Amino acid sequence: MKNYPAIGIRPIVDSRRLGIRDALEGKVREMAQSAKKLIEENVFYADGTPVRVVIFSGSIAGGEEAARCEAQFAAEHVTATLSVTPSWCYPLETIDMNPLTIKAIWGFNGTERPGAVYLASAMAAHNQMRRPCFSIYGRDVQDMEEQEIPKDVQEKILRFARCAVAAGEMQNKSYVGFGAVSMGIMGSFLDPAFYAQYLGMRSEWVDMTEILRRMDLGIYDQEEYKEALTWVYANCKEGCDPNPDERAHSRGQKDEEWEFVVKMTMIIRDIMLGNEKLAGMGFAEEALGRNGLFGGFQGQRMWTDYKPNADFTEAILNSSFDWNGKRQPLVFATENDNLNGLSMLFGNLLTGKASGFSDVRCYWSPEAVKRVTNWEPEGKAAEGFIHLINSGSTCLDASGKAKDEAGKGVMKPWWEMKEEDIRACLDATDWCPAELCQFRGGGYSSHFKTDAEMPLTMVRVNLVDGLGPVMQIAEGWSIVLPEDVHHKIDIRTDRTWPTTWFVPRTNGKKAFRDVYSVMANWGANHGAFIHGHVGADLITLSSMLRIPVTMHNVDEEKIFRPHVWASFGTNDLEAADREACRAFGPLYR
Ligand SMILES: C[C@H](O)[C@@H](O)[C@@H](O)C(=O)CO
Ligand SMILES: [Mn+2]
Repeated sequence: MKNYPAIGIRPIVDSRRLGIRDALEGKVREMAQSAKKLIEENVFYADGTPVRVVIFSGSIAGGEEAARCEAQFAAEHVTATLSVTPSWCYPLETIDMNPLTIKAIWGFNGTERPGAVYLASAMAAHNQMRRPCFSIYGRDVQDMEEQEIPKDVQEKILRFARCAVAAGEMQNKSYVGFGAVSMGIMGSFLDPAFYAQYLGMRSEWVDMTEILRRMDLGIYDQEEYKEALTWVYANCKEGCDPNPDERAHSRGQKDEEWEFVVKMTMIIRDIMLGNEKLAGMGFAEEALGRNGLFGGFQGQRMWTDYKPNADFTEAILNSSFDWNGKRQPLVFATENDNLNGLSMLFGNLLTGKASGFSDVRCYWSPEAVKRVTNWEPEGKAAEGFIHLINSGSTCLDASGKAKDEAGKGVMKPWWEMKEEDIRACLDATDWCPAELCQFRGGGYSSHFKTDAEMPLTMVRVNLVDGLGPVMQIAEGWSIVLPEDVHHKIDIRTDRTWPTTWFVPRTNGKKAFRDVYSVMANWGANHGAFIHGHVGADLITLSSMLRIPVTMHNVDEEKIFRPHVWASFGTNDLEAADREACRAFGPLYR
C-alpha cells in the first residue's frame, strides 16, 4: 500500500495587523512557495516519485491558526513540518506542537524584521517542551525583497527533507523476515520492539516453507515466470562451477535450480509487495502481500542444505532492474540480517540507489599484499584496504558498470538507469553454481568485482544492550586493484562471490586512525554500502530516529542535528548525540 508521507510548510507571521502582518503575508508566502519548489524538484520517494509538499492554506499567527494547520496536515498525512518566517512572531502560540512530526524552522536572515529572534525563541520553546526541532538560518544577511534561497539554507532544507521523508517512508511498513536466525548471526535476531518504537514499523516472520507451498501449488504469475526464465537464460550467464566433477550438479539439476530460483524470486517479491495477478487466480490473501518495505532470508543452513540458496533472489531484488527492466530495488538482506538490511534501507531511502550487502571479510595491510602478490599498494590502497564480499549475493549495480555523463562508473538512482547501464551490469556478472560444501542445495551466486573507483559510504546499525541502537558510518571509496593482484587475493576466499575492495577515508585519529582501525571497530560481520558520501544525511536521519552515531568520519561542519543537541554539549558532539538520543528516546515509544 502506498501512503506517501508529506512535508507540510507552515507560514508564520506576527499577528499585529495595522501594518505588520499585512506587510509579512506576501514575503512569508513567497518563502513557503520557494521552499516547496526546492523540495519537490530535488527530493524523491524511494519509488522515484517527487516528494509531496503541502503549504498550510493560511498563515499562522496564533494558536487558533496553528490548530487549523494541524488539522489540515493530519488529513494530508504530513509527517514532517518546515515552518518559515521572515519576522518575529510568538513562538508558544505558533510552533508545531505535534509530538510525532519531525520539525524544522527556517528563520529568514534579514534585519528589517527580527526573524532570527523568533527562530532562537522558538528553539527555546521546542527545547523546553521536548519537541526537538532543526534550526535553519542563513549565514549571510539577505535584503527582505530577496527571493533566492541561499545555498547554505538550500543544503539544510534539502537534507532535512530527504531525511524526514526517509523516516516517514518507514512508518507503518513492515520488515518481513523469511525464516529465523541464520547460523547464530545476532543481526538476524528480529527485535519487534526496536522496529516498533524507533521506526514505527511492524516485524513479520514468514516460514520459508511458504515459498515451497506457493511453488508447489503454482501460486505465482505463470506468464511472468516464463518471461523471467527466458530473460535469465538470455542475460544471466553461468560462471565457473567451483565443485569437483564428482560432486558438481548435473546439467539437469542446474536447469531445475534456475527454474527454482526464478520462481523463488517472484514468490518472495509477491509475499513482500503483493501481486494483484494472484487475486485473479483465486488467491486473494496472497495477492495482498505483507506491506513489506524490506526483508531478509535466513537460508543457511537448514534451507540451503536442502534447496537452492537465495543468492540469485537477493542479488536481483537488491538490484535496480530485473526482467521487467529498471525498477525500484527491494532491499533484501542475506542471512536475514535485518540490521544490515536496515543499514541498506537507510541508504536506499536517502538516494533511490541499490545498496550493497557484504561480509566485512578481511583487512589487507600493505605488507600482507606485498607478501602475497609482490605488488606495493599505492594511491588510495597505500594504507591497505578492506575486502567486502558477500556469500553469493550483492546488487549488480555494485559492479560499478553504470556510467555517468562523464563515463565514470557509478551506482545510479534506479529511475536514472539506462538500458546500456543494465546491459553492462549484466555483462560484468556471471552466476556461478553454488559451492556445494556450503550450499548443498545448489543455487547461483552473483559473481563480479566492483570495477570502478567510486565514493561509497559503509553503514551499520547495531543493537547494544544498555545503549540501544547505534549507527556506524565510514565514508570512503571502492578501488580497482591490478587484475593479477585482485585475482591472487580473491581466489584465496570464495572465488564465486561478488567482491568490492573498500578504502575508508582515514584521518589518523581514533576509529579512523587507519584502515585497520575501521575494520577493528566495525560492530558486526556485515556492512551495507551505498554509492556516494552520504554520511551527513545518515547522521541527520539518525538524530531524527534517536539513534546515536558512535563512529563516523564526516566533517564536523556538515553535521546537522536538532538544535537542542547543542544543549547536551558542543565540545564532544558524539557524547552529546548519545545523551540526547537517550534523553528523548525513540520517536514512537
Ligand atoms: C557461506 C558462509 O557460511 C557464509 O555465509 C558465512 O561466512 C557468512 O556470510 C557469515 O556472515
Ligand atoms: Mn554473511
